[in-house]
Amino acid sequence: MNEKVLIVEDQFIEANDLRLMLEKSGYKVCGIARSVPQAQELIRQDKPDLVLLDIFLKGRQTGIDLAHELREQHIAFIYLSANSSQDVLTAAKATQPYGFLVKPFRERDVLATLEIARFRHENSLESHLRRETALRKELAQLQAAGGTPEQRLLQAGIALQPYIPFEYLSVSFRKNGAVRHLRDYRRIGFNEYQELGREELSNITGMPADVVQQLQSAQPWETPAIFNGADFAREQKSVPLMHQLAKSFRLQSSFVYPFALPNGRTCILHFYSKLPDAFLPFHTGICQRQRDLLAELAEGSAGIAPERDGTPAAKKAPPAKVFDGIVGNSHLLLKVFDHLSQAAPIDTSILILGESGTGKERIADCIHQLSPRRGKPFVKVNCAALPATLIESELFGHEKGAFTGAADRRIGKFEQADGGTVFLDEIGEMPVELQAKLLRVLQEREIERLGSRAPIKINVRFIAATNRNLEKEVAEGRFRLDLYYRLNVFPLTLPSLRERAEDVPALVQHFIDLFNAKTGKRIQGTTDKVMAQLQQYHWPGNIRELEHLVERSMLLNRGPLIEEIILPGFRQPEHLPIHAPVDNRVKTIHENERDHILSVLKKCNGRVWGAGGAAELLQIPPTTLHSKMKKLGIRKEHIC
Ligand SMILES: Nc1ncnc2c1ncn2[C@@H]1O[C@H](COP(=O)(O)OP(=O)(O)OP(=O)(O)O)[C@@H](O)[C@H]1O
Repeated sequence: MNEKVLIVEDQFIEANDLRLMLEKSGYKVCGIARSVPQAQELIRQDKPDLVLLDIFLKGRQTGIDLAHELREQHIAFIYLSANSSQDVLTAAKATQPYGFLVKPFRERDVLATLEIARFRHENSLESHLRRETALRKELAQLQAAGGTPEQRLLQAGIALQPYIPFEYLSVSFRKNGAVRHLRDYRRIGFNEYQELGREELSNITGMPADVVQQLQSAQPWETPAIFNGADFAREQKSVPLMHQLAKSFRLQSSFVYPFALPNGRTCILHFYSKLPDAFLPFHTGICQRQRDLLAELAEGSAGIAPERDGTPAAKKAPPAKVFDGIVGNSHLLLKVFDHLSQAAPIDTSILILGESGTGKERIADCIHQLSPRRGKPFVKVNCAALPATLIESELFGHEKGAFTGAADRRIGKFEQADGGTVFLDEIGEMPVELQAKLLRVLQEREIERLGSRAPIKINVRFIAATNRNLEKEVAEGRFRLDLYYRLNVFPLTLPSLRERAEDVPALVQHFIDLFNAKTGKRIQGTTDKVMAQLQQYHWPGNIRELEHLVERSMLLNRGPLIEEIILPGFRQPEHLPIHAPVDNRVKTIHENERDHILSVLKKCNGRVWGAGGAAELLQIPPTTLHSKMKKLGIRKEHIC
């Protein structure tokens, strides 16, 4: 092994221990730095492949400062952390390290973490290069496509969106200190942007148009700058336009990228986000590397775009039919779409994380549809619905006579999915013994049917999903670390419904339309009061819970609008009577079924399978019980 590792650690004994451990295993340690400047010098000289990085070092700068530079230079790094505060850990995590090693170091952990970091880094480098090549191609095509300067710059912004996550983009030009503001664009859908001229901004912010113009002419930035969190708040004090935009559009961070054009002007792209820490130094790197093409696109724009009056024009880029059936346009969901559209065409494994009912299966299906594997099988395996004894033959298949009861040969799910995608739902529930076998499949892309020794090559893409905290499962020994990293090449986290309450009205309407079509009802919507309650509710069961509640309410409702939805545990404090009345309304069939299943599960201490399990008592197959539990939103915490 010729991997060069740099250790950045100010405690001599710990650094030396690490050096000995690494050298014994064949790594080449190219140096030990005790401060950031020393590390920078060694990085310049030795170009390490991997850096082990302590957070607190000698001198003013921390390991987190250095991490930004390492990311920019595509050097993998792992933090060496002791007991850090939550704030420090959050800042460290934002730099997207390849792992954390906690002191005191155990040789086994150090070597495994390094190995995983190397693997992940190779994968991410490859996908990173592929993605930037794709971006370059897209920008070059825009140049060739012509169009007005505003159109070209908007399209350039759209092309940058998956790389630089923004919800608002402001474009202006400067020459000899004089600023000409071109346009602002607000993201309102996956590929939809609303163009905002001076008049529209005046209407939205409540400032007279001439004041907007005056504020727009203050664009003081000469070099790229990132304003996250407190920096954003500080910068707003000296740039009032930022303050107005932040207030009107709920923006919390920004990244400004000024770049010189051959005609002597400077184009200023100002990206804003609703997240407090959306921008990182590598975003500057992306713009730098595309600077020639951005300059070509911006050339000729300065000064020639007249200010428009009148109504806002919604700019629509090519339609995004691909996300059909996935309702919502909150910025958190749009971010998921951005990541998804990047990851889908590449054949990497994807790990979808999110609470129960947030749409993980929906998203997995969408990834398959957007990938070159569409048209081939999409095979779902629910790792929680099968007992350990059955899951192996379900996945790998078996030969006739492989075990008692194996009367025929059976093709497993992995083979069935050949050419397509396997969706491993609830991967966190997979028995540990089977995890090793799955890891082998991921690495070798081959399987053996039970009762056979002949390996069979398979060509499948893996998408896994879980609502568990897999890092915690790993720490507690229930999930293999190596499998976690194999699956975690491209993690995609879905927001909970309570984080995107602005999507509730669209989702409610979507489900009303769906059930109208199914039942022949003609319900048009909900009363404002009901909608307000729905938006305030905390949705522990997420979209699935919303779907079921809408369905139930529609069955009970007689008028054109839903006037009442019973939200479990939800009380509006101002309407609470001193003695809450007994709930004497008639329960729906679903509610009765839910209560009955819950009481049986409680009796069996939550056990579904086997003799004395809930499925046996209810006289239904365990798989049916499992899907009923899912449909009715029954989770483990309800049973205990
Ligand atoms: N964005 C969305 N728009 C419309 N319907 C959605 C959306 N997301 C999910 N749904 C619907 O909500 C229900 C739950 O979604 P899904 O089964 O994909 O969730 P999940 O996260 O996989 O749940 P679990 O963790 O319990 O397996 C499904 O009926 C799905 O069609």
